[in-house]
Amino acid sequence: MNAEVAQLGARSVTARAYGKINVFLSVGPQRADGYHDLVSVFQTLDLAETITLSPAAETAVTLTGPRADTTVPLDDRNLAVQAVAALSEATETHIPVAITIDKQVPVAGGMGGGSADAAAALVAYAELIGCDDADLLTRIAAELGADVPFALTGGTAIGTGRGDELVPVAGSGAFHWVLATSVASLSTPEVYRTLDELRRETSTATDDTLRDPDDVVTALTAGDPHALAGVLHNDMTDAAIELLPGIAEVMESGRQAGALAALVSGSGPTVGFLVADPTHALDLTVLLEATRGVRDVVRTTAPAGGAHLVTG
Ligand SMILES: C[C@@](CO)(OP(=O)(O)O)[C@H](O)COP(=O)(O)OP(=O)(O)OC[C@H]1O[C@@H](n2ccc(N)nc2=O)[C@H](O)[C@@H]1O
Ligand SMILES: Nc1ncnc2c1ncn2[C@@H]1O[C@H](COP(=O)(O)OP(=O)(O)O)[C@@H](O)[C@H]1O
Repeated sequence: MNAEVAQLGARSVTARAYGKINVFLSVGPQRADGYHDLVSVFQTLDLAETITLSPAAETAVTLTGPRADTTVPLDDRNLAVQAVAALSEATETHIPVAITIDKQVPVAGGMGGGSADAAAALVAYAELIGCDDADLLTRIAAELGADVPFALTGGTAIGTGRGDELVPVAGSGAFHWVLATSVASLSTPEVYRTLDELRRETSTATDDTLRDPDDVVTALTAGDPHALAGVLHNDMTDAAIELLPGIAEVMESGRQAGALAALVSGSGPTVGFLVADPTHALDLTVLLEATRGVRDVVRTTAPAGGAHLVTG
């Protein structure tokens, strides 16, 4: 054990961050750097990733919880490991940590679980080393991934640029979602690529003009699920369905079962169903659990908070 680790003793730090849903996602043309300009309206979901860092002889990752998935890399491709490495380099504090991730957010489902892990790891490592430079955390978050800054701040926000230039939205109330995760997963870059291809090949595909999120913001501000249901939007829907046609059937099943609206979550394949209240959510859960292609069904609410320390 090195001197810095010995000095920290057995102290471990726990932080939490949340998955997200894009209630509005308008995708522009691909830029020279390979990214797409976006207008995204995000809300965090009350599905938490909990990360504990403990000083150790060397950095290692352990995955626990209901969505501990064998496809998540445990080496330096893991976003929590990358977050610790980036902050450790920026602050010149090289303290190896054992990282435990309690996974509640389905992996590769378009719900930002990896981004939440990165945000929680940043907050936990900052506490461990006594760093209170919020601007540094925000800067590193944007380097780790386009969605990491939102996982850090949480709540409700409009994201532009790559999705990482955030303006908070003063939403009200809580929206009830039923999420149908898929037996399959989708790669985010592949869905973006497919969207570009569809736009090149199909005149019926959404064009690449960025749309205005005003109606969505109005519905969120009013806390009105019926109004929100009418204006939910995701430009990635057709591309996700092109790669995984079963998504369309899952969406239709939920609509027929009385969901207010169906929405592909980010790049998919998770489908979110907006419902009016918890009773409605329970009824829909029963039906979706029996739907082909659905892995599991999760009831949750939005918005949740940003990344924060867990004490006690
Ligand atoms: C689609 C969205 C919607 O919120 O979320 P997910 O469905 O993945 O959760 C995001 O744009 C995903 O953000 P994130 O997963 O952080 O992206 P990154 O790791 O930075 O980038 C992965 C890859 O996605 C593509 N990408 C991402 C963001 C963006 N604005 N334009 C892009 O083209 C690029 O091909 C990039 O190489
Ligand atoms: N801590 C992590 N949790 C989940 N996935 C991770 C993590 N670190 C790296 N990844 C990689 O990122 C990919 C996308 O994961 P995730 O964030 O769950 O989904 P999405 O980008 O669809 O929201 C995974 O397939 C995995 O290979």
